[in-house]
Amino acid sequence: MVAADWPVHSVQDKILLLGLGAWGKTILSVLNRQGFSVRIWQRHQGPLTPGQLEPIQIIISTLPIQGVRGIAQQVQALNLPPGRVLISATKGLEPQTAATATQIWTELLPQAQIVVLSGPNLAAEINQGLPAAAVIGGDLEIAAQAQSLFAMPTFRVYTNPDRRGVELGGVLKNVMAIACGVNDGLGLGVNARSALITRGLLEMVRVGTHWGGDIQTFYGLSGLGDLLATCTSPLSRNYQVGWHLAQGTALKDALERVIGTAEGVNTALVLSDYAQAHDLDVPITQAVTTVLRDEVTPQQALTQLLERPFKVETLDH
Ligand SMILES: NC(=O)C1=CN([C@@H]2O[C@H](COP(=O)(O)OP(=O)(O)OC[C@H]3O[C@@H](n4cnc5c(N)ncnc54)[C@H](O)[C@@H]3O)[C@@H](O)[C@H]2O)C=CC1
Ligand SMILES: O=C(CO)COP(=O)(O)O
Repeated sequence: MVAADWPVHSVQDKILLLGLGAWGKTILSVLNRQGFSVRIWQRHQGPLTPGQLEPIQIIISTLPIQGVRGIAQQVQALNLPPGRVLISATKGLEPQTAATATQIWTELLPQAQIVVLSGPNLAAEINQGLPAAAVIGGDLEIAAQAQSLFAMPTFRVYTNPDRRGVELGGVLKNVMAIACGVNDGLGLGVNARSALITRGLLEMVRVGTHWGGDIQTFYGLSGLGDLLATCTSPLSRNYQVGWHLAQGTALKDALERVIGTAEGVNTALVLSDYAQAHDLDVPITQAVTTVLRDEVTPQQALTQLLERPFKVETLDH
């Protein structure tokens, strides 16, 4: 689909960015380079006011999952008018509900037009002006408008009608990035890491399709693409958590050493509980979870993974 024109002047100064962490700062600089001036809300400013929301046409959320429901409730209380666009870049699962960010936004703001921005987008590389690709998932007309906000030669943005799949790709790969960080921290080599990535992708497909994503989406930028980026780069915070755990560092200390949010920790815990309750086969997630809960050492978790019964290579196992 050709990007629908979203002239700069029509949304100039009408974009509200929620959160200004690593990803928020990168998104801000991409939008500024595109000529957009952007309003910003950060939690230290206190609750959103009607005056802050009133001129806004597009909300972009770069909040971690734990901040989404609180701000969504604030926007709800301010009666966001229909037709406003919300672009979610959050890659996590809510601890109590296992909801993704768009599920929370949709529950509280059913009148908003919600799309997801995802893909292999390590903020530090984009900040250096290195080339990257991303995908906007959602209604193709809205997604194309959002595409026209971000797309530039060094940031190639695609659209995909499968919003659920695009969002879940970014959520689920974080668990595999922890596993690959553990692998590399233990010095287990590229063969083992490649096996983890490949089997991890199957696990993502199994869970992602169970939750309503389209199988094809998981082989695209937000699934395989982001999986490769974060399973192979020490820039990934989730990979870093795994690497520190492999050195014998306690989870609490590992999280202190990693700068920023590692959504995969919470996602692994939420997903492993869900999988157990719904009889879903997620061996890598379970292995990561037992390490996070300090039930086994990283080495023991790996041994347990390898000692499972031998299988046929299919999606079902
Ligand atoms: N850093 C990256 O390369 C990318 C990150 N993401 C996703 O974007 C989201 C944010 O990640 P980062 O910006 O890297 O995290 P970060 O930890 O660097 O920044 C998070 C920001 O949210 C604020 N915040 C934290 N808890 C909050 C709460 N309860 N209420 C309101 N504000 C709160 C923090 O003060 C900070 O400004 C995550 O879901 C992450 O998976 C997505 C793509 C790339
Ligand atoms: O999602 C990301 C890159 O696409 C960022 O990964 P981390 O959260 O592991 O740093």
